[in-house]
Amino acid sequence: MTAPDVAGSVAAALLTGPGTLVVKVGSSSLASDAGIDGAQVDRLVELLAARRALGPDRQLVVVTSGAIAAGLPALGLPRRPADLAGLQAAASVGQGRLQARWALAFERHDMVTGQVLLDLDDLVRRNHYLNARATLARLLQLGAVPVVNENDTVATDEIRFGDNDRLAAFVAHLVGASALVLLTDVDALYDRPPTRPGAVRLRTVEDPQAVGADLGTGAGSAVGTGGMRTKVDAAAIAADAGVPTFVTATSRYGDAVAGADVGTWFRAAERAMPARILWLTHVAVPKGRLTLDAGAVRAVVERGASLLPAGIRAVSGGFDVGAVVDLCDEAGGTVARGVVSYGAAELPRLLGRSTHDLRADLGPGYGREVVHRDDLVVVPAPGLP
Ligand SMILES: Nc1ncnc2c1ncn2[C@@H]1O[C@H](COP(=O)(O)OP(=O)(O)O)[C@@H](O)[C@H]1O
Ligand SMILES: N[C@@H](CCC(=O)OP(=O)(O)O)C(=O)O
Repeated sequence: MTAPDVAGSVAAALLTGPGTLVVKVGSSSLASDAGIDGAQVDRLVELLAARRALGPDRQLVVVTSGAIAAGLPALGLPRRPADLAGLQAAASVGQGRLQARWALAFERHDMVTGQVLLDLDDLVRRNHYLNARATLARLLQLGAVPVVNENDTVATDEIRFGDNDRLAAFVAHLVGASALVLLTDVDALYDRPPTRPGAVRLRTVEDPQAVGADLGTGAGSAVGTGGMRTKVDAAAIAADAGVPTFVTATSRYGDAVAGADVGTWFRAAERAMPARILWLTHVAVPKGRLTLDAGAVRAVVERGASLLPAGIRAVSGGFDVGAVVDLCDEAGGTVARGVVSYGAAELPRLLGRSTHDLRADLGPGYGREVVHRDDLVVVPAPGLP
């Protein structure tokens, strides 16, 4: 794990030094009665522009929440709608306003912004993922600031992040960020919700997977989503991507940049996980289970082998080719998770048979692995139960 020195100077250098900084701003900081707190955007952009003025090697990506909050007053809605269609309508009205406000603030510093709307699918499908990565890289190369939000108007419940914390962590991974900054309405992660008496600030978190803090039950405001839970999850994703994460209040960011001892730093792993494994570990939702015999468990877990039909005893769930499934031992414990290359309907007749036999009986296409080793993550892995 790489360890920023939280005492100040090294941490501040991560915020002001070379590299690509991904700065995510939560709805809790941006929402106002009028929709968006423009003064807050201006103050933050001033700090970000000051970093940029230090050199073109200081690149920046902004991940902004607030589209839904920005759309509420315009539609005359007193609070966040409870249904997905209502949230999407509010986001549709608010996103243009939000983007325009960031563009205006950056233009005052002669900086150009580009809107990037992403959803989970853009990270899951390899061609979408490569495309998103290429677009972000080109925007940065051209000196523009990508301003990213979730594509709220089209994302369905199934493919939705909902909060922007984890989206920001994946963006940090996509751009090879030097650090991820999560700005919110609380100055740090505490060992319990900061409204409770005796809450103590955590200055550094060695391993986001093992956070001992009580993370409360949700957002701290009427507009936020996920609370500290999704920030810790985001820090875990970023850590696995080799990126350290810093959490503080938007209003304290200037102090942090100046070297003050504020906020919480989460350390990063020294070696980044490959993208697909990162996704399998942190995003994928299993659609079924394969029960493996003891030999297959050993092959997958100890030898890092692919899973072949011969070692599978049972199949459950109604999944298609390309779905994610849990691989279990005969006692029912999950030993791994992976992407299947057969649908659930096709598998039962293949079970227990060698690929040699299957090829001879059914054709050359049946010589393939059920789960290829490159599409498989072994439990216990960070993020898995
Ligand atoms: N252990 C904790 N430490 C700090 N904040 C916590 C903790 N548990 C819950 N929270 C809450 O998380 C809130 C921030 O999350 P959220 O409302 O989703 O913000 P945002 O919109 O900025 O993403 C804080 O206002 C705080 O009330
Ligand atoms: N994409 C949504 C963000 C949802 C949300 O509330 O996120 P956050 O404030 O980061 O917890 C929006 O723009 O309103």
